[in-house]
Amino acid sequence: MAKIGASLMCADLGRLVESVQILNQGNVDFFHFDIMDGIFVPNFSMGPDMLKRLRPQTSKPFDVHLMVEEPERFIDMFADAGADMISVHAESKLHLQRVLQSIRDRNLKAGVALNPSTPLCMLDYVLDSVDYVCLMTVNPGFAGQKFIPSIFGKIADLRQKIKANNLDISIQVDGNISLANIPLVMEKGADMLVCGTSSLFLPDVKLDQAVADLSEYCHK
Ligand SMILES: O=C(CO)[C@@H](O)[C@H](O)COP(=O)(O)O
Repeated sequence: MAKIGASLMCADLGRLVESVQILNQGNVDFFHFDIMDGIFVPNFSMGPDMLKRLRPQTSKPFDVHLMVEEPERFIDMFADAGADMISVHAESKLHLQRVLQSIRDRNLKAGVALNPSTPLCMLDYVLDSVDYVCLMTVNPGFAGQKFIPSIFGKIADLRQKIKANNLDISIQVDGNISLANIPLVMEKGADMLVCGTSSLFLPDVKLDQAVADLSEYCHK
């Protein structure tokens, strides 16, 4: 069983409210917002006003993925905008434990995101401050990329590490989470799936049908 997250940067941005309404009625478990600053990743996407605008449409959790160079500057901004959970990149400029604690101090779930090449040992001394780890399965910043196969093993290694330390930490995977990849990422231990152009926002499948199809794969 894994939770389905809708990656809203991949939605039809011209019909965002309608898309969120459809997803809210479907079996989506959380909404994922990619926040970029053009520096940590060479792209731009969404901002706090989008969360504020969409917050009245759903009570499902808003998951904010900060792909920014200096995440400490933005925790309060996104907490105030309606986030329920925030992940920060271990590779960004930050004092990791302090930022995680500041997210929890706002009564939000705290996540660490790791780029594909970043080793799991980056988590070693902060695991007790973490609610979820977002393992990037592509290099962050752009939709429509290919899954990096070595991350299957990384998911399994992280699941093992969490078990060995008797912790309650979710493993989120993000990037090319297609119907073909979902069974294996779940088998390896992922329990939160960020679904974008590969499985949810498809050109030839209606959104409500895509959610129903995903639910068949993930909610069992
Ligand atoms: O963060 C990203 C990409 O950096 C994701 O949140 C997108 O969701 C990608 O979805 P796909 O197009 O790979 O399915």
